[in-house]
Amino acid sequence: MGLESAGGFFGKSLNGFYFNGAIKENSKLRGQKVLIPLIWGIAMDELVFGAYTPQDEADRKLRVVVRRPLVARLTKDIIETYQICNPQFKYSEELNPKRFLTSPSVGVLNDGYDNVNSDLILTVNFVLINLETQRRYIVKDVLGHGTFGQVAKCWVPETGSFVAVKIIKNQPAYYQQALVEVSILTTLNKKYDPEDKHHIVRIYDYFVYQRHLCICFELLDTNLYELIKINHFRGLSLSIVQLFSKQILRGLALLKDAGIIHCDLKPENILLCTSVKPAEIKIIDFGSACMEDRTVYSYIQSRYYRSPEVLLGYQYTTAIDMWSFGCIVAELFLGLPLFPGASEFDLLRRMIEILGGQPPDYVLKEAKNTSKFFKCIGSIHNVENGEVSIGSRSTYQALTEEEYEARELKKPLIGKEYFNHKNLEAIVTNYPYRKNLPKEDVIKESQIRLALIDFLRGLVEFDPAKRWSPFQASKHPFVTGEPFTSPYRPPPETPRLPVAQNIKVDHHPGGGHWFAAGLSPNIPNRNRVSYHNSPHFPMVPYGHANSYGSIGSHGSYNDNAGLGSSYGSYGDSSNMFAYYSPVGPSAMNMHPQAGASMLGSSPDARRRIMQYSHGNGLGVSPSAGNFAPLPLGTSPSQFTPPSSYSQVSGGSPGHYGPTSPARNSCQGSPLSKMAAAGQFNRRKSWGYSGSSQSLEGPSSSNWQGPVTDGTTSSQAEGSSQVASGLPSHIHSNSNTANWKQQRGSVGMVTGYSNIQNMPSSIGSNVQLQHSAGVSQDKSESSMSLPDPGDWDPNYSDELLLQEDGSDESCITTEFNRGLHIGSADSSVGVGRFNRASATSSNLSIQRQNGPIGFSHAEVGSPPSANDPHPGYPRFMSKHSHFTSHMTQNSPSRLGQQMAPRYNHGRSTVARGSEWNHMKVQLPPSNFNSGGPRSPGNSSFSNGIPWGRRVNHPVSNIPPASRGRKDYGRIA
Ligand SMILES: Nc1ncnc2c1ncn2[C@@H]1O[C@H](COP(=O)(O)OP(=O)(O)OP(=O)(O)O)[C@@H](O)[C@H]1O
Repeated sequence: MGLESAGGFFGKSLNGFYFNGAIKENSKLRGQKVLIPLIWGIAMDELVFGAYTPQDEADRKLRVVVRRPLVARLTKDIIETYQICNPQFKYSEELNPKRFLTSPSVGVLNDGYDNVNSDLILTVNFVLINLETQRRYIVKDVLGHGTFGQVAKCWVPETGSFVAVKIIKNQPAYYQQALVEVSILTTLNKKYDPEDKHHIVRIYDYFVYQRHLCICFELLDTNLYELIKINHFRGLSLSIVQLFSKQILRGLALLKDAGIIHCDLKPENILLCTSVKPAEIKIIDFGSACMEDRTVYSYIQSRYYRSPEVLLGYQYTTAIDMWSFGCIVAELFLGLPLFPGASEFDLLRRMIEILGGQPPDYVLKEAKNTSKFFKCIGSIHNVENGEVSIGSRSTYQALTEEEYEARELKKPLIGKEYFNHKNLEAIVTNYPYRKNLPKEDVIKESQIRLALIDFLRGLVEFDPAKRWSPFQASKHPFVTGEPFTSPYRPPPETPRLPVAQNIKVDHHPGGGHWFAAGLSPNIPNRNRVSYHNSPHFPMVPYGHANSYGSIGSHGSYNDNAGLGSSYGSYGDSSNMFAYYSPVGPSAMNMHPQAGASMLGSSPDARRRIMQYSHGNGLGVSPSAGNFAPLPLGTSPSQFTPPSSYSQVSGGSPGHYGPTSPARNSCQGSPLSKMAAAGQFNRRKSWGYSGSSQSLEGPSSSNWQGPVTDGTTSSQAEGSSQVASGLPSHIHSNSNTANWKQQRGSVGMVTGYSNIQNMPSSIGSNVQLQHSAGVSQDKSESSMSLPDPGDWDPNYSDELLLQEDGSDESCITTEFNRGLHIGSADSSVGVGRFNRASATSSNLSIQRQNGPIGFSHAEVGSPPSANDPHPGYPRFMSKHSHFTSHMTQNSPSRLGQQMAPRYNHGRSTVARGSEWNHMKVQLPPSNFNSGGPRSPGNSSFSNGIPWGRRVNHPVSNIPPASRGRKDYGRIA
């Protein structure tokens, strides 16, 4: 039986009779005893069914047939049906088989709530509850995994909407780090972007449930890496690249204003947001972010997107995000990472080769890793006197592979080459055009490509001081769509001068980062008072003694730590105070089932546990009044920035010691994504038989002093070579279908100085230089073909076995209507191109041809297990406990690693007052309505296809058939 609507029904009776009609008029059932649905509150006593005969025309109109799936029809009200069949039948939800979303699903920690990885074991319909507000989040699916835990798609009955809830692992270090994300995002949302105009993900809520910090975000869609992947690693159309660039820049401008460095900008952390029209992108994952004046860690950013200054160990600013942004823009266009370095050496080598320059001498002189990658070819006298340049030539020369090996006693990992051309101009210029693109569109696009090259040049600029700011970049013709006529001269902007490095904070898993994020309570004169006064945080005066020495220490992770070194403490120059945080990380770290606390239980941890009888630590919202000082006060560490440089022992995990993830030692990092490497390597045979010893990461490098071997620098400084004009296939009969960049054919194939098709202004200002492009180009035969498995951790050979004929199924209409690319932008240049293209059906997100064909013929060095890059240890722990679950972590292709940053000072410049807004309310109006998450969709609004493969030239491109759950965790 069933009642489908108030106006009528189409149901199934017990004995198989069907009946329909207007229930409300029982009289029409002609004396029959009818099964009246219980919801009407009328008791039924007998079942009598018969064919219902409509009495009049009105009756006929009342008939409503609701077509539901057969399964739904057969099972609707099944419990009642069973009960009717057998009055003894009792239903209990507990007996339902559970559909697990978390793997492994065996509960071994936290009273069986957590698996061995300290992940909350989720099942479909598992309910997360903010006990303070009683808001319920019903888990429906898992959207992704990250270093920090799981992200679940949840239904919020109260608002009738879906959200994404990041459920942090039940470990103090993760917890602490996640609080940084909460704090930074809350501030960004509320203070800097209340109107949600800057493409930063919205945070709605956060709470602790079952000892897991749960952070509720707006629900977003596919990330840009996945988008490229679905597009089979062919670049997106220039109009889309322009659109996304503009939006990302808005986000980066906001971050710069707020003085926040994202520190992990990469395609995976930029998600599509298709619930708004037109579709947008949003930047996510602020778990690595820090304040610009609190740059504590030196080993940040995913490798492909890592800036030279971070790589070299130089002080950094928000400019590092601009470097990453440049890499992302290039990748969106090319479909492949611009600098897919298999190691840091390889990364730098690629930068130097593709950009034709090297970091400026003032950086090389100061950076702590310079000696690892460069030799000094100037005189030591010059260097010591700060005269680091010999004339216009650099004093430093990059090490060759052999020199690196001799110095580091190990071969550097070198990855494959994916592009036929080796300088930026040639790579972009010769990237295959869309097949069958009308000639006039090709001409237009070739002009926009020139703008793109110029744009990229300002972003992937070695000199951080010269690198364009978000504001400057946003005025570039590539972004504005204005015609590009000559190299862009950015408007001046007051540079943010990095403050000299004056503190080194090491190895405190959470504390360091809190400090790094500028969230430490120890900001003089800014934020202590509230803690003293807080009724929720009873303070215990504590002599500071040597507490400052715990900078970067594990604090409460260790049993022998006193209050002063516990998470729940802070101090200033005269006192150390301890407070009791109900949701302090230590309180979340009790694993009786495991036999022992993972990291040790600090004294105050135990107290915290006892303090909260009502929740036993479960479901206590950090915002429940007792958590208010969190952004400023719940620093995991009591350290206060010393006024002078301070360094903790080199044996700490934060150092590049033997256990450092930088050394690729698993035990060095609890939060490492190194598991990724394991998975990554299992997936393919790389053809690399390297040892398990890390070949990357800061080493115990020996500064050997200047090497005056008489070698002259071979690096052309900043040479900008623009291979311009028409693309090769206009001039030649090159087969664009083979995905290979063409060279050697007539015209502008390899960067020859053919500028006949360029505006004269460009021709005069942008010098064409073919030498690098030509001389460095490899021959077709020697070209290394890109193997997606080489840098796509989600790629698997098995995918090749799958039928790649699912275009149509991939292409749903869900993305359609979502994105109005450039349509609202009446600008010229790119805009013009959009319109023109659109009319000729050329406004495709994708270009039909990738740079080169995929092949397994040549397998180079992957980001390997040796390389800690997949590991993304934002903070460290010595505890080998963590290693056990590393293989559960998702793979990374990116190589972000964590090593302690160094602080560059500005320690007294507090932004403390800006971080007081931890508690955010769930804004119903802002809630995502749970729009489609459709990684398989391959078209945007306007019917613009971006993922269609028409006459796909390559047969062995992996189909984009990875499950949704995989897409998110690329890194
Ligand atoms: N708001 C969101 N909407 C939809 N999916 C999301 C959202 N936030 C995160 N995800 C998915 O979850 C994945 C992991 O999220 P996130 O990057 O924030 O976690 P993480 O643990 O910090 O990851 P990482 O290991 O990169 O640091 C993302 O790649 C994405 O697929």
